[in-house]
Amino acid sequence: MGAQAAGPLVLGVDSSTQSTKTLVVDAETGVVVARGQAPHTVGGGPGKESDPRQWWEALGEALAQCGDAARQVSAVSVAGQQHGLVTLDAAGEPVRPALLWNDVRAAGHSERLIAERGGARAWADRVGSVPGPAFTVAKWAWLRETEPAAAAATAAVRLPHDYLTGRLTGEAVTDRGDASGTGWWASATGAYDTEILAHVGLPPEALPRVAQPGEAAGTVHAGELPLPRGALVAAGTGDNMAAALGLGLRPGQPVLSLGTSGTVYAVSTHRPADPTGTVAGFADARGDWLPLACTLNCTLAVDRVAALLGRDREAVEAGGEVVVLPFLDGERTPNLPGASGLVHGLRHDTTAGQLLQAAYDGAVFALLRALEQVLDADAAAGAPLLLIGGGAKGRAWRETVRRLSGRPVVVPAAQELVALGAAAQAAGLLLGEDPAAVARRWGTARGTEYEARPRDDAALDRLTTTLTDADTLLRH
Ligand SMILES: Nc1ncnc2c1ncn2[C@@H]1O[C@H](COP(=O)(O)OP(=O)(O)O)[C@@H](O)[C@H]1O
Ligand SMILES: O=C(CO)[C@@H](O)[C@H](O)COP(=O)(O)O
Repeated sequence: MGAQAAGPLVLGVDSSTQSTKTLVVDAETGVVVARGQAPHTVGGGPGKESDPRQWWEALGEALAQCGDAARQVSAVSVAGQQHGLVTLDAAGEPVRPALLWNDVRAAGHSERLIAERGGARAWADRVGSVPGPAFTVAKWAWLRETEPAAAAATAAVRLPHDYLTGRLTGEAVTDRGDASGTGWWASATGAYDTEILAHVGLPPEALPRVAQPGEAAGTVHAGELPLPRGALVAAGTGDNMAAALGLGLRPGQPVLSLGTSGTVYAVSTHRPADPTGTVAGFADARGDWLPLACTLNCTLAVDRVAALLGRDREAVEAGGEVVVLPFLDGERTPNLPGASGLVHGLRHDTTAGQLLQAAYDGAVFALLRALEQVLDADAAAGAPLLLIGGGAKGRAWRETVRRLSGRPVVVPAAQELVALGAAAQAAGLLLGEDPAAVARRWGTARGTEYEARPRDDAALDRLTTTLTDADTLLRH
């Protein structure tokens, strides 16, 4: 396979919530020469937890599917689900399963932290984000109070992507993109915030070094994976930051990602600081910013409604006035961690297909409501929405986004944009290029463009009214 490539090969990894995906890519052309995928298990009873060792095993399985191509890569980069709290003991073994981004048990701790340190405005100004229950700092506060023995046994704290990078290289390194989702990295200074760390009793020595954009984390030293020892390893980043690289985004181009999480974001040259907490003020992996809003209930929630109705996920029907707020896991945007799903407006003539369509509408509405807040002065007026993630393969998702956004939509032909972005970061490191420019050279954002349709304001009004009127129910 390597013999057919025009340039050196690089490996991009996406260790996301449901699976690990690996792409071996020709660094010159962006052609994918091999791919692999292996599933993860999410458990934890009322919470959401995964064993970090399973991510490492899944990486091995996905690489095995890449065959000989994996053994020929010159550079590697790992992107991963954001925010997860990985706690390691002095021997580098997980103290307990990782608490994932969509675990809402830290909701009370998040509220307390916000109040204890000056309120939402102060957090937004300093950290860039108001730390909701997704943020690592809230999860660490939860762990210290709920499982003090586990917190005491913790010698090192990692995020999912830097746990894997650490096992590959033996180095404790993260990047500004993923660090910006912890709540203890201040976007105002571009460094760990020692006052916040002291407040939550976490010694800075427990954290990885934050690499500069374009800096390497190290080289492959682990012998257990089918990768060449000595291959360069980039710093990696969070999955959304990696997708931004993978699309070669320029400031202001809006992206809507439909996966386990739903996200809307755009690269910006302005440091975000939203005191309402809707927009997370993330850093991107290059030196700019990535204002982003995230929902907890996206593809899995709608697939669950389809399964309950016994219907294929594409078997939607238009019409009717039923409203579904599919907040099966609690919700982050809007910030309703205790919410459950809600159906309103059910009638004798409501069909199962309309009920399923209403679940899509509810999931997409929550994202589009946040889009205007995400877009800032850099927003490219009239730019199409780039639609990515597993859901972008589905017609019902695409048509719902078109109908509720009223915007043109582009679905890139390239599918695994997180892994592709990691590959672009690896190629950028290897070739001394800007990774976003690498992705643009590869043409990753090219795809089918769907023209704008008139926006369905009646459906949006029904959803807005239901959300407002059901506020009390959704807070429990
Ligand atoms: N052909 C398809 N049509 C619609 N949705 C799909 C299709 N294939 C996969 N999906 C959805 O994609 C989701 C996985 O998306 P992905 O972006 O890979 O998730 P994550 O990266 O969060 O683990 C699944 O939950 C599934 O609902
Ligand atoms: O928490 C966020 C963003 O802030 C999520 O987007 C996670 O990064 C998980 O991503 P997926 O597994 O859905 O890709």
